[in-house]
Amino acid sequence: MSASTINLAVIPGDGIGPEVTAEALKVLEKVVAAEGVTLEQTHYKLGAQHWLETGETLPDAVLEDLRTRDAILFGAVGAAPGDTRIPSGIIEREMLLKLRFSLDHYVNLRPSKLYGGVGSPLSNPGNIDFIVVREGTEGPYVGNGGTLRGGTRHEVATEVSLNTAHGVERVVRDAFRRANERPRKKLTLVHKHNVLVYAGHLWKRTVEAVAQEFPEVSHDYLHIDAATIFMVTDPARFDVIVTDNLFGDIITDLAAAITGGIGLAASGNINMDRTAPSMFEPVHGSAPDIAGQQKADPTAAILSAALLLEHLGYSAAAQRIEAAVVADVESRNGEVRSTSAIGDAIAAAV
Ligand SMILES: NC(=O)c1ccc[n+]([C@@H]2O[C@H](COP(=O)([O-])OP(=O)(O)OC[C@H]3O[C@@H](n4cnc5c(N)ncnc54)[C@H](O)[C@@H]3O)[C@@H](O)[C@H]2O)c1
Ligand SMILES: CC(C)[C@H](C(=O)O)[C@@H](O)C(=O)O
Ligand SMILES: [Mg+2]
Repeated sequence: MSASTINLAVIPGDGIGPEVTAEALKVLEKVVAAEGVTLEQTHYKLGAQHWLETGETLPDAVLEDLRTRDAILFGAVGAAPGDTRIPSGIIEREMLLKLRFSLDHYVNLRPSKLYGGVGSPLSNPGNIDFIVVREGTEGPYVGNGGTLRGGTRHEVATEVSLNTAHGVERVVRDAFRRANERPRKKLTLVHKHNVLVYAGHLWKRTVEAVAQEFPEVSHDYLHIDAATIFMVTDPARFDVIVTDNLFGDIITDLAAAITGGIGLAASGNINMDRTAPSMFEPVHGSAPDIAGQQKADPTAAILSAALLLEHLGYSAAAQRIEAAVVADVESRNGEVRSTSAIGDAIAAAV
């Protein structure tokens, strides 16, 4: 499926978000032009800085406008953790998560590959090449909780994880489909069903049931704590990991760290039913510690643009971006380059 025009929404966001998004657009514009495709861009000012200026998080009219686009390219949002001007969580919950939930981004796809020439902190990393299929619309992220007697010594705070049969089944089936298309055809459920028995057993039963539809895919199970051990001691064992929203958040930062760092980790927030545009963003945040200094690695944002093209049906263009990235990272040899120098080099190579 591909059209001759891509109607793209761009949300650069805060901190390094605009810096890395500019490089992703540079590469995207080049590769799309080579395919004879027109890229129409609409840029949206959203994020912590926008909230400081306007008090707006994600107005409904903006959300409706975003729904009319083919896909969303997202940078990063959020303030420095110590910035007291912005209530913690307001941008993350009312803007980023509102987008993921409203647009039904139930597949949060996060690939991890150790490219040639990229250093890993692991002494013997092996051939790391797996994807995490993180559930994106449920779990402890739904905001189901509250506090009683807030601010007193007797305060009680709850944050309830929501897991529906529908929500678990659709992401598990997506993970099995992806596993079925990969050479190793292996799926690992990561959860914590020895303690989180209600949600954990739902996930486990769902995997057992959906597995019947995919006889060629083998599947196993790891508790999240053990999964973090294997992520460091034997990451090559993983092919497709399916997990809930919070475990997936944590394990994908770890996965990024073992495959050359957060500057290389891409993601897609995907609505597989295509009832709304999907959104593509680096796994990392706004990195206030390096913002505005051209120190950020834009590779994660560039690879996220490749995932965007893949989702829209432009597989050849997506592969050209990945090939250009592979060549670039192979030639780095620890050399320090600016954000735009990396973007220029990858754009030149696509
Ligand atoms: N999707 C998102 O928009 C997203 C994701 C994660 C965090 N956040 C938000 O971002 C803000 C900062 O969060 P944080 O500090 O916990 O995480 P972070 O990912 O922004 O930064 C963690 C560390 O990684 C480094 N880093 C991140 N991206 C990099 C890149 N491309 N190149 C080189 N180094 C990079 C940073 O300099 C920092 O040292 C918070 O407000 C948080 O809520 C947003
Ligand atoms: C900023 C936050 C809401 C977000 C998440 O937890 O999903 C981020 O950490 C990520 O990994 O994209
Ligand atoms: Mg995260």
